[in-house]
Amino acid sequence: MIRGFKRILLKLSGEALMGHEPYGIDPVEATRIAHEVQAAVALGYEVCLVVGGGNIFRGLAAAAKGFDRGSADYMGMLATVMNALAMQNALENIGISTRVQSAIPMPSVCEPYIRRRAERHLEKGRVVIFAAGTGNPFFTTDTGAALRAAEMNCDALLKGTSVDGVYDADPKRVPGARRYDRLSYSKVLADDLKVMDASAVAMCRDNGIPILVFNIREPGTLAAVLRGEGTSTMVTSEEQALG
Ligand SMILES: Nc1ncnc2c1ncn2[C@@H]1O[C@H](COP(=O)(O)OP(=O)(O)OP(=O)(O)O)[C@@H](O)[C@H]1O
Ligand SMILES: O=c1ccn([C@@H]2O[C@H](COP(=O)(O)O)[C@@H](O)[C@H]2O)c(=O)[nH]1
Repeated sequence: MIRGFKRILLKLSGEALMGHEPYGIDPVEATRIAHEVQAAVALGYEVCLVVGGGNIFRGLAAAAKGFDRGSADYMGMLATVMNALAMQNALENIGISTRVQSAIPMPSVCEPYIRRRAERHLEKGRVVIFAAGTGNPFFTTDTGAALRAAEMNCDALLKGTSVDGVYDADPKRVPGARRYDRLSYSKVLADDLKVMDASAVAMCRDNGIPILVFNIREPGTLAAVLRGEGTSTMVTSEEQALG
């Protein structure tokens, strides 16, 4: 276990659920990711999960095509609820107990977000999946993840995405971009490194929550990162990044 870490929040990009498909949810990939989460639970971590919605709907992209931004963002949040239910299904199929809590109440579908209730679920060893981001348009699930990580007193936010860390430029666009092992929140913000939203980075900085960025598509990486191995980038305060 990474020294001092007990409770983590894992943020998965929605696109991770697509697997090799161009859109939507690939059940085989959801099951593979569920096994990754199972490995984290087996290491003794309490796990909070937030899934993005980019495999189904992104508000900003829809707004660019003429949708009203507020409505588009609510559609995006509903997409994250679908992904949360897919991950709940995949996890429960392999014997992991879960609860889904949505920031937009929909009592026939899942629990509403109640912080103290989520706390009890975690204490009982359940994986709590937080759906619908912050519940507000003009945000993203990165910020929702940072918010829930702060509320649930998580020791770290792990962002599982399609790149293996934070680079000095977008590695998908800039050949030769260089990956950082460690860097500070202020460097991410000052250099406008877009691996994560600035509001999410600022929230982690203000609450002293380390961010670890790793490639969720690479099997075994989540457990490796949690053991202090594997390829990732850790974002912390300046003092911690230097030390
Ligand atoms: N400096 C950088 N370092 C690393 N990745 C970067 C950087 N700048 C941009 N990126 C891009 O950020 C993306 C990571 O964000 P991700 O795809 O996880 O988005 P998301 O909005 O969190 O998820 P979703 O798929 O649900 O929309 C990577 O695909 C990567 O290409
Ligand atoms: O707090 C939030 C979180 C999300 N949204 C909308 O959902 C989509 C999908 O989330 P990603 O973080 O992009 O995966 C996002 O594009 C927003 O439209 C939101 O409005 N508020």
